[in-house]
Amino acid sequence: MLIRADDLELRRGSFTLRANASFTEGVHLVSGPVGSGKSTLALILAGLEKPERGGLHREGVASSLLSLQFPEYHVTCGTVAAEVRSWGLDPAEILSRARLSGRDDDDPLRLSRGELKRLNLACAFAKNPDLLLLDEPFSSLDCAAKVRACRAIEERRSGITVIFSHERSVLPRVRTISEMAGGRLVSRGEVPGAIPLWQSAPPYLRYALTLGVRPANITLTDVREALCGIRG
Ligand SMILES: Nc1ncnc2c1ncn2[C@@H]1O[C@H](COP(=O)(O)OP(=O)(O)OP(=O)(O)O)[C@@H](O)[C@H]1O
Repeated sequence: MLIRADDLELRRGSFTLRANASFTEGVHLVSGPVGSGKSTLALILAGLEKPERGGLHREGVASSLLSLQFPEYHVTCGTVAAEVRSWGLDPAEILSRARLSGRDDDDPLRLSRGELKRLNLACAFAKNPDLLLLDEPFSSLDCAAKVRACRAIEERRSGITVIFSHERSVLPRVRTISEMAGGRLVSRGEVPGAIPLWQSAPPYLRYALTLGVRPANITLTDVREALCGIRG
């Protein structure tokens, strides 16, 4: 399974996105600050924006899904239960997973942003597409919900998962790291080799690196384990 972006170029006002990238099975992080082009790239990879130059190549990807940064953009129905059914999913199961049991008849747009994000992510993970593109999956979530979202990402047993995020506190284990810099997507390679090259790495990772610690992956748990290693 593969999705490859060949010499993509797209202009948006004064901003120009350029990307060469290849994502195979596993979890990939596309990191970068606000306004650096992550959502634009996610839209292109989902086939929802057409680049002015370059092309997309897919191999073995039968289904794909983009979870948008703003969950209200997904809403098409007047109740939470109808919304879940519009995804072809069972409301009771999804509402339980999203910790929204009993909210079947609520208007989705009256849920809090975080509640609606939980609902959207529960639907996206339940669909289990070959290619899952997650644009800022942790935004609006509290810490406990971020941790559960990380677990759901790590529990995907197959397929390609690409996370586009500026999150710098709660992250899942990933296979590769890329980052947006000056409108260009730069690959830092596979983890753990990519970690010291990651310019916008979270402070806890940077701290570990200054101590000479080399975590196996990017989560706080990995850093803690690496620190325990050097301290015996
Ligand atoms: N439709 C558009 N028209 C004009 N400019 C746009 C459009 N879409 C995006 N941009 C600009 O392109 C740049 C990249 O935006 P994008 O939303 O891709 O960044 P991002 O990294 O996803 O940001 P965030 O972290 O806030 O989600 C920004 O400067 C934005 O203003």
